[in-house]
Amino acid sequence: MIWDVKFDQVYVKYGGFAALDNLSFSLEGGKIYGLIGRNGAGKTTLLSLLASYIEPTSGTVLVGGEVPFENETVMEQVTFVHETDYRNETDTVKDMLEGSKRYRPHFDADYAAKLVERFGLPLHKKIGQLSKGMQSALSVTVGLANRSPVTLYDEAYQGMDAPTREIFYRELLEDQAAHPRTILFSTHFVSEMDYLFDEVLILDRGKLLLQESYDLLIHRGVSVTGSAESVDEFTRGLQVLNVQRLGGTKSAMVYGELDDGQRRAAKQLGLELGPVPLQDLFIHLTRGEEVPHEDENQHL
Ligand SMILES: Nc1ncnc2c1ncn2[C@@H]1O[C@H](COP(=O)(O)OP(=O)(O)OP(=O)(O)O)[C@@H](O)[C@H]1O
Repeated sequence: MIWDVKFDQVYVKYGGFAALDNLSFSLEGGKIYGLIGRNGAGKTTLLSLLASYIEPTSGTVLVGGEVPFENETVMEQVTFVHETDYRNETDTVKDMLEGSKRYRPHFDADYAAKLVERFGLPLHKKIGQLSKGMQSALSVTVGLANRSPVTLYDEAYQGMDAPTREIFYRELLEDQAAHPRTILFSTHFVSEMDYLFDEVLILDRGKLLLQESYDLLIHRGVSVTGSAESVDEFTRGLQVLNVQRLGGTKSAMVYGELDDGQRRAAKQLGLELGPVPLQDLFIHLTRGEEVPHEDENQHL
C-alpha cells in the first residue's frame, strides 16, 4: 500500500502569523523525504496536518487522495513518531506494542520483537521508568513495526546515543527496501541522516524554499577553491552562498549546476572543485538576517 501526499495552497495561521504560508507540493509515495528547516520554520506544523492533529486555516491537504483531518481511514494508516513526555506512563513496553497490534493494520509483531531485541528494550518495564534514549528507541520501534503507509518522524530520535541511532538508520533502510512507504523525517541531524533521503524539502519561515532529489541537490552545490583572483573571476555571475579566505586562498560555495565548459574553465584557472554537504547548503540557503530586530533590542 503506497500513499502519496499533496498540499495545495496551504496556510496555517495563528492569529495574524502564518506558520505555513501558501505551501504547495506533492510527495510521491514510497520514498524517504528529509524535511529540514531552522527552528520555527513550520516542520512540526506540516507534520501535524498529515497526522490529523490540526487542520489548515485554508488550502487542501490530501493523504492517499483523502483529507486527513478527523478521517479515521487515514488516521489508522499514518504513524506520527514525535518526542513525548512519558514520565507518568505506567504502561509497559509490551503494553504499548500490544496497543499497536490492535490499532495498526500493518503492524508486524515479529519485526517488533526483533527490534526490541536489537535495541535491548526491557519488555516488562514501565515506559515511564525507561531512560530517555530507551523511550526514543521504543518510539522508533513502533514507527518501524507499524509499517504505516505514511510514517512521520519529528525529532523522535533525540535521546538515542550514536550507536543506537545507527541501528535505527540501518533498520529503516532495510525495512524500507522490503516494505516501501512514504516517510517524512524532520531532523536537525542533517549531516548524519542525509544519506537516508531520496528527496529533500527545505522549509524557511513557513514557505517551501526548495524540493529536490538529494542527488540533484548535492550536485548543485560546488565549492570552488584557489587563488582569490581566480575564484573571483570564475564565480562572477554565479550564485555564491558563502566565502572563506585563508591568506591568498579563497573558497566560494556556489549554488547552481556547472556545465562541462565551466568545469574546464575552472581547471584552466587552477581551481579545485569539490562537493558541498547538504548541511552546509542548508545553513547558507536559510541564512536570514542574523541581527535582532531593532524593536526587540530596545526593551533589553
Ligand atoms: N499553537 C500555536 N500557537 C501559536 N503559534 C504557534 C503554535 N504552534 C506553532 N506556532 C508557531 O508556528 C511556527 C512554526 O512552529 P513549528 O513548531 O511548526 O516549527 P518547527 O520547524 O517544528 O520548529 P523546531 O525546529 O524549533 O521544532 C513557530 O513560529 C511557532 O511559534
